[in-house]
Amino acid sequence: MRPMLQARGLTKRYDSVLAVSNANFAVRSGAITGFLGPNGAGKSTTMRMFLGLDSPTSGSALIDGKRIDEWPAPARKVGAALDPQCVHPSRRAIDSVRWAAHLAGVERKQAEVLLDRVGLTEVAGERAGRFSLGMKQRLALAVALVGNPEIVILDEPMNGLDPDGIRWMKALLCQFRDQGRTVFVSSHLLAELEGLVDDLVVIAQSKIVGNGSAEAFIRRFQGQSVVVGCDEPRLLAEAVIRAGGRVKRDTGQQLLHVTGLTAVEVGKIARDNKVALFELQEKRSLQLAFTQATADRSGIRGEVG
Ligand SMILES: Nc1ncnc2c1ncn2[C@@H]1O[C@H](COP(=O)(O)OP(=O)(O)OP(=O)(O)O)[C@@H](O)[C@H]1O
Repeated sequence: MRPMLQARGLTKRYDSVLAVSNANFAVRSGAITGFLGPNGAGKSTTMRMFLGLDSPTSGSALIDGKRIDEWPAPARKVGAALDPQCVHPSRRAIDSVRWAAHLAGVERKQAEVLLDRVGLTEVAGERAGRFSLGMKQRLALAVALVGNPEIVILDEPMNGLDPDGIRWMKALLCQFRDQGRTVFVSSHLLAELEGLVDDLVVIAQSKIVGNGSAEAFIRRFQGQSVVVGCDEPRLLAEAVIRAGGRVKRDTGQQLLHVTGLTAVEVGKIARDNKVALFELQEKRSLQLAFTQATADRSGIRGEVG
């Protein structure tokens, strides 16, 4: 596999803060890779180092085998939207994209096409300072695309988008992948990435805790998770624990979340204890995998759990 992005021993220290600690990971060409981690885990810092906006304290961040400043036309290699607030507030949307096109050495008339692509044609002549966060996200994306880049790096691009906007963004990222581009997209919210990403890089408290296919990640960290609805949750929970399972109970509901046993095993335990079931379902979710992966490294489990 030829990695399009590669971190090798990548480390960034800001005085006493170790923002990124000896990160090693690779991002596959032509796939959507999610960069998942709680707030403050080190995602933005890592992305900035790939883009040459921050220099590593040690290690390297390579784009298709080279540092970004070694590429003769970096905007054609990689486009990035790191901060929707970075668009000039008193500049018209169209002019922000034209300016970016000019800097990238691309024809200015591309600006109209790009604004259309991100759904901002109707407000092309308006000043970005008056845009909502979601509109700024779209504008930042248009700016990122000016060089028709092979790789797209997006930091929390779904922040500020409404549910329609999120669906639109996901469809666009899938389109990029279908065109053969590489997408590296960060989020601290699992729901945003679930069902979208092929691969994951997971970071918690500056350290990489997972890198590979999203499926493999779920398998590795999740084990079995079974949702059980029954008429005697306390009785079943005790029996499940005796059999070696772990149980979490939904407050106010009769649902149990069992890990460490299969659905068949839980079903047999229920039968042996004469507990009536009205639901029995094996669950695989990115959210659970992520919570488990970061459990002993992150202090803000509540946010992702
Ligand atoms: N320029 C800086 N100077 C000092 N500390 C910084 C700087 N940039 C980031 N940090 C610190 O480095 C750590 C990682 O921050 P970073 O912004 O990379 O995390 P993140 O995963 O992107 O979080 P978020 O989702 O909140 O943006 C944090 O503790 C942050 O406070």
